[in-house]
Amino acid sequence: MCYFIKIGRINVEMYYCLFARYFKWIVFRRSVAEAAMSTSARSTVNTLGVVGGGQMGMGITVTAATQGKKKVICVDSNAAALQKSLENSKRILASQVTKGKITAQEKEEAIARIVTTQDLNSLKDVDFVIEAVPEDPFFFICLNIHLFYGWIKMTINNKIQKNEKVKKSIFEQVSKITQNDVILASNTSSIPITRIASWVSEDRRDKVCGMHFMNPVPVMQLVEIIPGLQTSNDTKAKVIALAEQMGKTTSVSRDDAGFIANRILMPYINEAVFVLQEGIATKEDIDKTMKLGTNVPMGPLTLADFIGLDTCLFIQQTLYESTKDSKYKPAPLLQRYVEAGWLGRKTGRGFYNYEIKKDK
Ligand SMILES: NC(=O)c1ccc[n+]([C@@H]2O[C@H](COP(=O)([O-])OP(=O)(O)OC[C@H]3O[C@@H](n4cnc5c(N)ncnc54)[C@H](O)[C@@H]3O)[C@@H](O)[C@H]2O)c1
Repeated sequence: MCYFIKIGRINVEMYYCLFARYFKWIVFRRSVAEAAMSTSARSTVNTLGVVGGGQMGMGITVTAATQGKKKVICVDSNAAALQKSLENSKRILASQVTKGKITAQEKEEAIARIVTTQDLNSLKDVDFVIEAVPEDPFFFICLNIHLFYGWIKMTINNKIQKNEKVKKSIFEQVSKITQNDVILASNTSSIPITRIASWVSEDRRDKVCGMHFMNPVPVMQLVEIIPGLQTSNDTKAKVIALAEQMGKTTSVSRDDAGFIANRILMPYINEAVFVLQEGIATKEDIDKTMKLGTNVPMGPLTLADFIGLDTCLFIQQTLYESTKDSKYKPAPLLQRYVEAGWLGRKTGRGFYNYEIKKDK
C-alpha cells in the first residue's frame, strides 16, 4: 500500500516505502535469529515424566501408560500422596477391566510401565514432561487450646498463599534436569503459559506449552492445548500428537485467563454457589435443575466437589484478578468452605459428604 501525499517538497510515499522495506528486513532478521535459536522438540515420546501424582497427575500417568503405552515416571514430593495415588490408579485400571475397556493383561502391562518416585532427578532421561502440581498451596493449621473451663477448639485454616511458588520451582528445576529438546507442558487450569515459560531459560521457552486435561483424565475426552506467546508451532504439534496418542481429542485456546473451559465453567459454578448462599434453592434442587434441565451428567455443586473447591476458588480468583471484572468475583460461601477445609470429594466433605475410601 502506498500513500501519495505531498507535504511541501517532501515525498512522503518515498519515505513510507523505505520505512516499510527496512521494517520487513528487521522482521525477517528476527525470525531468522529466532529460528536459529530454537531447536525442534524431541519427536518420539517413549518415557513421559509427570510431576505431581494427585488426582490429575495420576490420571495422566494411568492414561499415558494404558492408552499411550508410554513408560511413565511419576514424581510426587509426598510419599503418602504418591502411595494413595498409586492405589487409586490400580483401582481405576481394575474398573476399566470390569467395564471391558482393557483386558486384565493390559492392566498388568500398564502397571508395569508406571514408576513412582519422590526424586525429581529421575526425570533426567524422559522425553516429555507434564507438570500437575497444585496452583495454590494451602497451609492448614489446626490449633487446639485446652483452657480451664473446657475445650476451645480453634481451627485456623485460611492462610492461602496466593502465589505460584511450587510450579515455578518445579519448572526451574525440571528445565535444568531434562535435556534441552524435551517439551515441558503444564496442566495448569489458569496460570498464563507465557508466565510459566518465563520461569525457564530463554532458549527453552519455545518448548513450554499448556496441556489442560479434564478430570477424571481416564474418562474425559478433551485436552485443551494452550500455546504461550513463545511456544513454537513444532512444540504445539508435538503436544497435540501426544494427547492423541493418549486417546484424547484436543482444542486450542489462546493464552488467556481460564482458557476456554474454565472461562465458561467457573462462573457457572460460582453462580450456583451464589444461588445456594442467597437461599434461592437447596443444593439438591440446584443440582437437579441443572442436571435434568440442561442435560449434563452432574449439577454444578456436585461438579465443584469433584474438581476440588480450592481449585475452583483459585481459578475464579485468577479470572477476577486478571480481568478486574466484578462478574468473576468469587462467591463468599465458596471462600468460607475452602477456609473450613471442606474441599470436596478429596477431603470427604464439600457441598456434600463423601466416604473416603481406605487403602488396603
Ligand atoms: N482437579 C481438577 O479437576 C483439575 C482439572 C484440570 C487441571 N487441574 C490442575 O492440575 C493441577 C493439579 O491439580 P490436582 O487436582 O491434581 O491437585 P492435587 O492436590 O490432587 O495433586 C497435586 C499433587 O502435587 C503434589 N506436589 C505438591 N508439591 C509438589 C512438589 N514440589 N513436587 C512434586 N509433587 C508435588 C502433591 O503432593 C499432590 O499429590 C493444578 O494445576 C490444577 O489446577 C485440576
